[in-house]
Amino acid sequence: MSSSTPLIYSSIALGVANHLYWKRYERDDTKLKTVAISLLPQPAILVALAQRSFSLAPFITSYAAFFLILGTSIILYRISPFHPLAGVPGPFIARITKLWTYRITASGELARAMRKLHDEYGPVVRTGPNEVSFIDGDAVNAIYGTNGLPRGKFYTIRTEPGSPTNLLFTTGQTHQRRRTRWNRALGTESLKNYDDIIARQTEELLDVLAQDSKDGKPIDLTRKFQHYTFDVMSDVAFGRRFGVTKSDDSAGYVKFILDFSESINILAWLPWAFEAAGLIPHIAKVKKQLLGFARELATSRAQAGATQKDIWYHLMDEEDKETQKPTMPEVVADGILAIIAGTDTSAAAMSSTVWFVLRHPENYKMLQKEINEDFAQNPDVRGELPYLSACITEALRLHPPNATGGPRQVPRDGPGKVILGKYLPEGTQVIVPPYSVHRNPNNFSSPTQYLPERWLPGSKSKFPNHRSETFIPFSHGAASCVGRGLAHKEMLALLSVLFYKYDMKFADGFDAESWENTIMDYFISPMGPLKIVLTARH
Ligand code: HEM
Repeated sequence: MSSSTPLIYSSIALGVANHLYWKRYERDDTKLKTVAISLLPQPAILVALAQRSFSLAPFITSYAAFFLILGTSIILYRISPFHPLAGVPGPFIARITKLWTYRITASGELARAMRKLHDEYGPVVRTGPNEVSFIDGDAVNAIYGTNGLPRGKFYTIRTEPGSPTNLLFTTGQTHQRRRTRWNRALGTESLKNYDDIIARQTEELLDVLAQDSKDGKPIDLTRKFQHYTFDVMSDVAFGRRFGVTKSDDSAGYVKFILDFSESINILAWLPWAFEAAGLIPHIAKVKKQLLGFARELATSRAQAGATQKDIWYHLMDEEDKETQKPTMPEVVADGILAIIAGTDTSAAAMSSTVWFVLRHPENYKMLQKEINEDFAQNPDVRGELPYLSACITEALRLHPPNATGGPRQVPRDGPGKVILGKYLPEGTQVIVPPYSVHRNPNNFSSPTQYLPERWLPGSKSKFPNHRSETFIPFSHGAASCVGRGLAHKEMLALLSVLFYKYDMKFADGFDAESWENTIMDYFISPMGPLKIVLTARH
């Protein structure tokens, strides 16, 4: 027996003992730091107790044996029949580590990858050691409905002690309290106050398009839509006009917001990586820049006072409705959320709508007919436009901008939860990915085809499967999108006039066929340029 054998055995025993003890926190990311701090010194202490004179080799041996056996023990447990999710089918590697999805997530392919997994393994898939994805229609209400699951680590990991948190990262009563103000800010009555802003920004974009489309020059409509939605949102949220539509975002505001959201959301799928990334100076710097931007917006809005009833007006309770006043830092965080949540999403939905309509001449014809008649009736006020609404809705079904959706988590302090007959232990992360749910044939007939008429009255007989409650691009339940009404309004306003004023076609040389593969899924959905040639119709 070599002199290091007792040390190796002790390190192995210590590794196993640690796993048996810390296993209870397997699904508790709040304990990540505690566990790391506790583990790190243990092999060193073991060597120090056993060793009389100092030498490096025993330390290396002890650390290697300790972490090797700890890792092996974790893996064996996760793939064993004793793990509570052992009965849920899924790729073998997903049982061991969530790290396997990192490359997929970072490449923006998550939504498409999730669909492949469901095609292969069925409606319930284990997508990580402690993560399950559902695409069955009944899962939507079971997970997002009244007795469903709250948001969890995907969101809470982003909150920092002492820093303001936005609505998206809150749960329970705090969420409810803050959501009441948001509901006021984006309810039917308030939406009327935003009509002028939407009309002004629509005019501004039309001027730019008229200029840029001269001589048949192709235009990247996605980029133009992002500028439009950013300008609408910064005005609606803070009464601030950046004019990025006119300047073509020369100062890079939109780019900054999109880049920030992208990188932060990739990391949120791996809480420990998120923690570690906080130590990277670049990430810390960008986070600081965003806060600085938000504070600057807030300060100028606060100085200007209530000149319009914008989102800030309601979130700050400038109309004095409440006894418990909102705090400035939380309203700053919520204000910037409005811009982030409302910029990429609506722009993505409009891009997809144009792309689908242009690829389906029969839909294009019907749409132009509806819009022509509507403008002929009254050039200044839009009617209901049910066909355009159906075209947008169908685009949102096939290309939901938040394609994998916001995960939920079984509460860590409870007994676990049974969802559709599957027991999920406390702390399990649960996904209901809209991209896959919308393409499930049990939820929608001919699910991969673009058929706007499925959303029109009287279409039931043609579409035997039409579970509209499984249409979840805005999520579902108490924490679903509060900006849905505003998004609908601005999309209808812009697209109706765009289809009325211009004939649109894909630019020569533009690969329309594969454009949809450029749509990435980073919780937001950045996409490649949508190159369109506009020809004035009137
Ligand atoms: C087509 C456009 C849009 C889509 C597809 C969309 C989608 C979503 C989704 C899926 C969620 C839930 C996310 C989660 O649970 O993690 C959400 C939440 C939210 N959205 Fe939207 N959104 C859109 C437009 C907007 C607009 C224009 C605003 C304007 C302010 C907005 C503000 C918000 C806010 C504040 C939340 C958080 C709600 C809460 O936590 O209670 N969204 N959105």
